[in-house]
Amino acid sequence: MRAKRIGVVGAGYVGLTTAACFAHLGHRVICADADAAKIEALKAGEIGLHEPGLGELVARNRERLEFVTDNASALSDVDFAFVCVPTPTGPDGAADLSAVEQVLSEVPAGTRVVLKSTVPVGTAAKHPGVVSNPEFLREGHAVEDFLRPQRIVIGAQDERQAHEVAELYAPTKAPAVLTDNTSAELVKYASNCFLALKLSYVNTLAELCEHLDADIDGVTEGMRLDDRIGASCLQPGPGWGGSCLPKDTLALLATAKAAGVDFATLEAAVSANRHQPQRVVDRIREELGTLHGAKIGLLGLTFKAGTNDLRDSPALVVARLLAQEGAELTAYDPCVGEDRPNISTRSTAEEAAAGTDMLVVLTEWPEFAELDWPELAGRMAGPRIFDTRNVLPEEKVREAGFHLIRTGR
Ligand SMILES: NC(=O)c1ccc[n+]([C@@H]2O[C@H](COP(=O)([O-])OP(=O)(O)OC[C@H]3O[C@@H](n4cnc5c(N)ncnc54)[C@H](O)[C@@H]3O)[C@@H](O)[C@H]2O)c1
Ligand SMILES: O=c1ccn([C@@H]2O[C@H](COP(=O)(O)OP(=O)(O)O[C@H]3O[C@H](CO)[C@@H](O)[C@H](O)[C@H]3O)[C@@H](O)[C@H]2O)c(=O)[nH]1
Repeated sequence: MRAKRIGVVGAGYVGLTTAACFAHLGHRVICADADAAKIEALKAGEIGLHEPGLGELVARNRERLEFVTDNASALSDVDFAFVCVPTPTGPDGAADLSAVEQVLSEVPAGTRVVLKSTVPVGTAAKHPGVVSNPEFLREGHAVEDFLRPQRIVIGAQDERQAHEVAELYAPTKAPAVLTDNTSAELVKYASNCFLALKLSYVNTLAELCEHLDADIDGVTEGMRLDDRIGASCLQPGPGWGGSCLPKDTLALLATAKAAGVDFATLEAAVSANRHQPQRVVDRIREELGTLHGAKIGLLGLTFKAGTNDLRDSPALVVARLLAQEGAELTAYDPCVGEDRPNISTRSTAEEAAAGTDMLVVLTEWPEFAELDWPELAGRMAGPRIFDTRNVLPEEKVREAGFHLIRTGR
């Protein structure tokens, strides 16, 4: 395919990945962001996100990649203009579309707009000619997911336009689902909400296991071998978080409510999730007797491993609840250097463990499985550890003298 001129508005997780990957595929890309400091940093080669391979991709394709602060440059004189600005939760739970509407209002006549931001069902229908192309990348795997996606979804009123956008993704060899705008928008919410349902289901099963003397890891091992259930999103934890699942579940609930549809399963998934951080805190209190004055070391603060993103992190909710009951908190996270409210951040797990009554693993960073357990135990006031993600090597941890608590057991 002939190289295209592609504009990208928004240089965050989705926008920067889109820009760098299209440049990598041979296109000329102009990427705009309203945040002047971010654009300055990008021009200087600093990407600011912890995304494997993204910095290298930006550096390697720099001659085809331009960073600007004015949206007009990315919206005019381009073959396609991708909109990748945020759609956070608004006051009523529905997505706040102000950034998307702002960018759409700046588009000159004749520009082909491709909407990649996650937008409420029915948004594109209000903007004739816009192509919907929701993004499914996971943080921590952004480049890999963009270049080797499991599917491409494109919604358009005009079939020819849908095919032209699909052609941009031909090198990825992913199956393309071409449909109408409204259905494409719903695929995005339907997928994220399904993952949320699965995760809430497994977290509630873990709670049930604790009451029945069953083992959640054995239960999920038995479930995941069934192809119809699938192996992913069956790992219990302190709740699902991040910049997408929490806001997208609320947005689809708002959409269902406006349509007069009772989406009880999704409501239950959201409410089960709200309860998870408190469940972690209750278990810690049970072990320690009281949280008042308890010294607790947190291992992991980000919403999941592989990212420096703290948006809607369940670990931070657990920390806030512990602090409210008078616990003193230290923490170590490989990607978080600065202190957080009520949390004194240390630069190693050993330093975070020093003098504590208990360690709590809140993020599944692989390096936590490799820690020096005897060394950690030696530094603590009481060698107890709560693994909320069930990722630690049980035997090694127990051999080092730890009292190990796992989720769902
Ligand atoms: N983060 C993910 O993993 C992910 C995955 C799939 C879809 N999405 C969706 O993609 C969209 C973007 O998410 P993100 O995580 O990349 O957001 P982000 O916050 O990382 O980045 C958004 C960028 O847009 C810029 N911006 C905001 N308003 C602007 C405007 N009017 N003009 C120009 N730039 C503007 C911001 O400065 C920011 O740099 C959201 O709708 C989100 O739901 C996110
Ligand atoms: O077995 C699991 C899998 C995930 N999680 C948690 O679930 C949340 C979401 O994880 P993940 O889906 O990997 O995170 P995101 O990077 O936010 O990606 C989701 O949200 C993106 C934004 O819409 C979509 O593009 C992706 O397809 C979708 O997976 C995190 O808190 C994880 O810790 C678990 O507790 N157990």
